[in-house]
Amino acid sequence: MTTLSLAGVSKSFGRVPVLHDVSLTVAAGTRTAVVGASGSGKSTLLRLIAGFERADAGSITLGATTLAAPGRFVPAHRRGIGYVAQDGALFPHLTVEQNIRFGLPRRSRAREDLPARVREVMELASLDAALARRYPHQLSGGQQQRVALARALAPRPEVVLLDEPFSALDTGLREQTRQAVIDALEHSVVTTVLVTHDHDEALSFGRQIAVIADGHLVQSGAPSAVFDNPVSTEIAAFLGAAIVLPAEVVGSSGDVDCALGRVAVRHDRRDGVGRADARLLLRPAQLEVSAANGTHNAVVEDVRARGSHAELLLRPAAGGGGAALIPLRVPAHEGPAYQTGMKVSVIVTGGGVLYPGD
Ligand SMILES: Nc1ncnc2c1ncn2[C@@H]1O[C@H](COP(=O)(O)OP(=O)(O)OP(=O)(O)O)[C@@H](O)[C@H]1O
Repeated sequence: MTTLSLAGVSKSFGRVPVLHDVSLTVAAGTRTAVVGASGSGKSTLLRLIAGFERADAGSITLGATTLAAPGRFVPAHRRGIGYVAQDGALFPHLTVEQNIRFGLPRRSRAREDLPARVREVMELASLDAALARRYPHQLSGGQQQRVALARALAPRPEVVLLDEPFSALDTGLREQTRQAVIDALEHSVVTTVLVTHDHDEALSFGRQIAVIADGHLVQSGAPSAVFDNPVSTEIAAFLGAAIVLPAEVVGSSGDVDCALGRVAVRHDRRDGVGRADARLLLRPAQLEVSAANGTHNAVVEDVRARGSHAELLLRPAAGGGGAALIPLRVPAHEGPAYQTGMKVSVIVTGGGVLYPGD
């Protein structure tokens, strides 16, 4: 296991810039998820690390080894990096065992103890040994992805790269496969980069999350820290449901007034901008709604049944008719307690993140 570092990496295809000055360090043996919208440059970043593409500028190093830099380019097959593609890319005419063997260097493929390594990585990837003789079309999508991971892990790579490996799986299978993959990576203690457009997947994958937007790495850090204190309201909304309210700073108290009343500020991202007008970010989980007596600071505009929960659309009273609606979930059994036009009380817990006004 080795630390992977990118410094000032840029890449254009023809005249179209795709990555701008990306720097990122993935500590040895840890997992990082790179998350961004479609077309933001995530796969290109992975392909540069793998050695499938050449960077225009910057360097990529693995421990003390420079993989790519001006005047230096280590080809993909010499990088000691395993790659798992979106669809697994298994060979359809080879069995599971043969596919996994294919991941091993040619010299060692004929060795006696090989089936032991195949069995070992199958077990690591939570694959029943009985599947060894099956062909890819005889496996579920989740099993295919785990075989692809087993193949990538077989030669004991320093780094494993995962390019949206769960995106083709349906929800239940995705969750299960993701956990199996995380467990396998945890046991192999391998430096890993996952690319995904799914924020929940990114936030739950590992030690670090890196958010990429239009080819720029806009924020990286511990998932909880990035979610708690996003650099912008756009990144906040990309990472999960966000409520952004106009806010006014109250003197030097550190609190703000917004349509839901006075709220404490958890992080101030105005960077010295002294204007009183600002925007406050809250997460729905911070809001508690109650139909009982209280401040009556919002009115129910609509109640929508959503299966396991009911969605309330609340209009803050303080903003008058122009205040933006706030969608809020309550458990399904509480839905009938709310009707359109009802006055309710919304309590904000935990404070918000403050950004400059529009
Ligand atoms: N080989 C290529 N030649 C030309 N343009 C390319 C090439 N590969 C990628 N691009 C362009 O670079 C941009 C980023 O592509 P990339 O696949 O890295 O994005 P992504 O974030 O992985 O998107 P997605 O989630 O949709 O896979 C896109 O506009 C894409 O069309």
